[in-house]
Amino acid sequence: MRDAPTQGALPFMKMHGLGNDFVIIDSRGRKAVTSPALARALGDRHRGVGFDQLAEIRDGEGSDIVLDFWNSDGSRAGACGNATRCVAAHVLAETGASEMTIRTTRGLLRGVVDGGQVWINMGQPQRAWDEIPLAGDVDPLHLPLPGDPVGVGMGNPHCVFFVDDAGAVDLAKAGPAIETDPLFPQATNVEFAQVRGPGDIRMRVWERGTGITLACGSGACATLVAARLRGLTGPHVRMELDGGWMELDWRDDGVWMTGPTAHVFTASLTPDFLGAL
Ligand SMILES: N[C@H](CCC[C@H](N)C(=O)O)C(=O)O
Repeated sequence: MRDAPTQGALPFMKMHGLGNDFVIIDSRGRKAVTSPALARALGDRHRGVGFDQLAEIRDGEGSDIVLDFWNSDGSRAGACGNATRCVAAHVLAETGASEMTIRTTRGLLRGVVDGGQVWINMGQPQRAWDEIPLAGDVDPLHLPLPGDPVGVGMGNPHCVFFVDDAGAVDLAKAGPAIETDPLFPQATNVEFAQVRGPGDIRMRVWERGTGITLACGSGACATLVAARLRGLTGPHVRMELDGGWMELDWRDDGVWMTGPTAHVFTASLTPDFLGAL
């Protein structure tokens, strides 16, 4: 077998955090390459690579790195907790540092190695209706929708429902209608959370611009915030998602989260693929 041509090829990493999977392009030291067309083509699981989110690492701007996130429908994701964990784990392993800063459209995030695990501070939640954003001045703690959900922003919008049995929720049926409800002018990610104890939540997610995923880091943060504000849990929880467990801690300086990450492979996009965009 002959090797694929490498000249003009674009290297990328495939990583995942709890089965929330990412294509990560490292553009440090050169021009950024992501675009809606690249996100859609690469996100096609049949003709591209497939991912829940595409992330591009760029040179820092008053930070160690800048990170941009895209969904597979070509839209931008303002935050992606699990891709941030994956990239931080990669960069911290590369540099040997024990902490780093990451600039996203949300602001400056911090990644810290603690007890062999990478923790990310996703910042303080956005709790005002116009920051989430919602379409009008309603109480985010009790959104005017059936099921009495909570609206929370983590740099991207989330709508968190508390349910008796998260496993029984038909995500494909319930998710799309909420995602595009007019209450959310930029659409929303949708979480279904079952509080099993003051430090234990089971959560399943429908993501804006992507659909069902096995985990969502920003959604996990939003779920902890919603549960805490409703008085259902303390500030520190373990959360079981379809892809596994995360640990979250809402501290004075923001919502911190940690969990496993994996680098699956590194490969290159061919000039043919890139030329057809
Ligand atoms: N999987 C990501 C969130 C993607 C959110 C994206 N679907 C949007 O806001 O448009 C996470 O781990 O936080």
